[in-house]
Amino acid sequence: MTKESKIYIAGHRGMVGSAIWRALEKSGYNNLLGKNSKDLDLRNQEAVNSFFEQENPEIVIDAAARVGGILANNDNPYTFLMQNLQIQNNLIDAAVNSEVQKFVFLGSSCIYPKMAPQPLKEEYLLTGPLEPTNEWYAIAKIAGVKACEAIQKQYGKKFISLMPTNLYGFHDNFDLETSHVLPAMIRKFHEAKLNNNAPVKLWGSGTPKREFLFVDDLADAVKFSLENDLKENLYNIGTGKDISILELAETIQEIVGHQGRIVWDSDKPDGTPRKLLDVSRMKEAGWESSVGLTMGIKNTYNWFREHQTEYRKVKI
Ligand SMILES: NC(=O)c1ccc[n+]([C@@H]2O[C@H](COP(=O)([O-])OP(=O)(O)OC[C@H]3O[C@@H](n4cnc5c(N)ncnc54)[C@H](OP(=O)(O)O)[C@@H]3O)[C@@H](O)[C@H]2O)c1
Ligand SMILES: C[C@@H]1O[C@H](OP(=O)(O)OP(=O)(O)OC[C@H]2O[C@@H](n3cnc4c(=O)[nH]c(N)nc43)[C@H](O)[C@@H]2O)[C@@H](O)[C@H](O)[C@@H]1O
Repeated sequence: MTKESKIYIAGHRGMVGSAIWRALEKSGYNNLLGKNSKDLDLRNQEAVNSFFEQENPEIVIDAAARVGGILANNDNPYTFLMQNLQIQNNLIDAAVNSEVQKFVFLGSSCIYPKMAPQPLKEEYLLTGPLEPTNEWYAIAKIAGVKACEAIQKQYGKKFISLMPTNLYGFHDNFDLETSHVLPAMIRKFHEAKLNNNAPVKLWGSGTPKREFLFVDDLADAVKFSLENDLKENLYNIGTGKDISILELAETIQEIVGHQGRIVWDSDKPDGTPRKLLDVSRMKEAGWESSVGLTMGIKNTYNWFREHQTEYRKVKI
């Protein structure tokens, strides 16, 4: 791979895709390719195949998916299963049938069994039942991991899978129904502060624990995976540290400067009690995260305030 290699970033306008684009551009990669979903709907296999024939990328990073938080997943199981199968399968199949030299598939830490020992090791995959609120999305992602593994086995091509933990950062989705917890809390505490410190309603009990990785750290891990010959087909990407949703709420409340009450809506699901990743495999390969949670939240909150008029609200 050289700085002139044609690198196709599927989903380049999303939170992850745009972070990967920024990281590669900053490192001098000058032949980056992206298509938004209006110009190329990745659910359309014929259109994807024609795109690969026309553009013939050398490297493909799949950061395109139907993505959402716990409620979006729980309420739209077929959408999250089928759209993600269509998107990833079309990209993987077009890539394996063309001159693509390396393919990076992005999954998610929800692929691991709900009650697997913590921290979660890559070898725990498929050893137990999944978390019901997002098992549909998880099954799609597991299929992507296995497709890449099968390609390595059958064709010897470098198709690898990175499993990020919960991500947050610039260009995240701030829609209160479909987003993940961290962007939702930033928006809720900010808007409540401006509304005379009105009470903030959060979901579940606050007791689950989550690990949060700043999206630019993930982008750095993706760049690392392109520039190094990783030996395994599956790598967890995380910080190796987690906190309770209550602790997260208190941290964001302090950063935002909200001084009202927090109210917990027990009608909303908690989801899996914990999903802390074991990050030793990637550490042994030479990469580890560098942005701490407080700094990452402060950076994200500053970005959110500067982009009040244009932040994304993704509808399902
Ligand atoms: N966010 C997280 O906490 C998290 C955690 C772990 C893993 N991941 C993984 O990281 C990847 C990106 O997530 P994200 O948070 O960046 O999501 P995102 O901000 O919603 O971005 C998703 C991207 O996918 C594209 N896309 C969706 N459907 C498409 C279609 N039918 N055709 C073409 N493009 C389509 C969208 O393109 P347009 O903008 O052009 O519509 C968008 O740019 C996903 O694989 C996700 O599973 C995310
Ligand atoms: C990385 C993603 O993790 C996702 O699981 P998961 O962490 O529970 O998804 P989140 O939506 O981030 O929820 C994490 C925890 O935060 C709680 N929570 C509290 N207040 C809020 C709120 O206002 N909004 C949201 N969204 N949550 C909130 C939620 O009940 C849950 O226990 C999977 O559904 C996806 O498929 C993906 O894998």
